[in-house]
Amino acid sequence: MQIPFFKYQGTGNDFVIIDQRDRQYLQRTDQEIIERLCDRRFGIGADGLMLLQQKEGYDFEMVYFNSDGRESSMCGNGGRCITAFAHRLGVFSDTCRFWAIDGAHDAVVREDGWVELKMIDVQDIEQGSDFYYLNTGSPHYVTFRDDLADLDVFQAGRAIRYSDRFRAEGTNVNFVQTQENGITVATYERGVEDETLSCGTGVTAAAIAYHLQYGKGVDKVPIKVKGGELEVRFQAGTDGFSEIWLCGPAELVFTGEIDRL
Ligand SMILES: N[C@@H](CCC[C@H](N)C(=O)O)C(=O)O
Repeated sequence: MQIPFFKYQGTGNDFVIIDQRDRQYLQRTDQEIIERLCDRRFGIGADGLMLLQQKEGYDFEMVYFNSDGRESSMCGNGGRCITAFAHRLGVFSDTCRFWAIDGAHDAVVREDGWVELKMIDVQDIEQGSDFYYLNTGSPHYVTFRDDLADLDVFQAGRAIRYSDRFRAEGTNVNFVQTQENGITVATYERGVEDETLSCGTGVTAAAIAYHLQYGKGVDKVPIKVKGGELEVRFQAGTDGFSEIWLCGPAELVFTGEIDRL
């Protein structure tokens, strides 16, 4: 059985996407197969894999797996990439509403190719002595540093992700440095268990933490990651953050066929 696949990347966070609207090639429990497809030596190679499925009342459903093969919580860059893919397939013309594990998402494909994705509202934010911990669809530990260029993101991120508090459930870890206009973010991702070049829910969490720490009044944050540039907009209110939009490029890298599962 040959299975068509599409490889997308959003600021260097890369994904295999399979169109399952008419035919179910993969089950949500196919952990070993998905892990192999994401393997950079024995498979196609990706930070994650997504299934595009039909969902009543929505333009489509996004089902997301980390590269460890496990279905996980929301992926912001994945959401932007699957929106670009659905747009290419002609599922919608310029705006869509899709279903993901954290609920409904609106998205817009701009004429310049950037994809804007509406994220869930954020209310509960823990503030520690040197960190913020919040859920933007996925859980994120955010900490500010002034040595990002020299930081070993893998070692420092892994130490927090496997600390007693987070060992069982895991967390994503974001290191943030302020710059003249906005922030630079580096992320260690759970489920990939490595540094990735970008993380959409991570930069969203970092932009909110930046607002809380430094930038009251700021509602649009330009962000640099190792794989490119993004922007996060939001409205900050007394009961939290709403109208949160994650914006950035999402590109088709190549298409192919999987010969055997
Ligand atoms: N790359 C993602 C986040 C994917 C989920 C994360 N690894 C987790 O399991 O929490 C993004 O762009 O948001």
